[in-house]
Amino acid sequence: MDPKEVVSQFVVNKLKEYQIIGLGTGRTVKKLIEILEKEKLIQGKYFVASSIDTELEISKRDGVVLSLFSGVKPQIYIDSFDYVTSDKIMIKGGGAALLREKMLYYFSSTKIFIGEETKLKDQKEYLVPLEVVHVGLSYVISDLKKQGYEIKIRESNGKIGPIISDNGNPILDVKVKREELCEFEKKIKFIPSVIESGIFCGKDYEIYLANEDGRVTIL
Ligand SMILES: O=C[C@H](O)[C@H](O)[C@H](O)COP(=O)(O)O
Repeated sequence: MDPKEVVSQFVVNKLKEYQIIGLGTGRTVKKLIEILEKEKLIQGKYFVASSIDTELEISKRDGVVLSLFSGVKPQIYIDSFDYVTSDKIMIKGGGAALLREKMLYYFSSTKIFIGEETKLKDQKEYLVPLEVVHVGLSYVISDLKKQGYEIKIRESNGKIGPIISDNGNPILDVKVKREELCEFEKKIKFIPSVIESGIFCGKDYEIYLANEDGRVTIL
């Protein structure tokens, strides 16, 4: 069984009672949207999404997408993550949607994250995405290198140069030690031109994990 499907099916009922739903980005959210469609839970609701990709997935199913600019606060936000530690710190932004994801997470009343059990990883270091204003890239890179961090500008196949987020900014991936994650999340904001990191330390969220046998656990 596909754990993304298992966990999406598991949480879909929770969305029934809400009218304004915040949605993240990625393969897991795509699966959830397929299930929302199957369960006829797209029409009659309003969606606020963390990326153009998710907005398209909703609008091609004739769902209503509200702009973040409207300032509407989702009653519930649902998304996935790239890694989660056993003490619920998440690393997000594999799809470069970290900034809007953090906005929606922050301004939503209830927050739920879903993913494969294999994303639960306690390791010494994590690759943490940063969204950075492009004219500040060289300053940020030299500052972080001076502090001893390993950094890469994120690139993708099919495009020359850096990946550009939906907000028009490049993404850096920085190696950060596990014990430093939450401190790094705060201190990185002091470097002018760093907009946001993909580290989520709030822990004010529920995390559901699924495996291939169809088992769902709450972290
Ligand atoms: O920028 C993308 C997001 O943070 C995603 O939630 C994360 O990368 C997980 O994506 P997927 O569901 O494709 O594993």
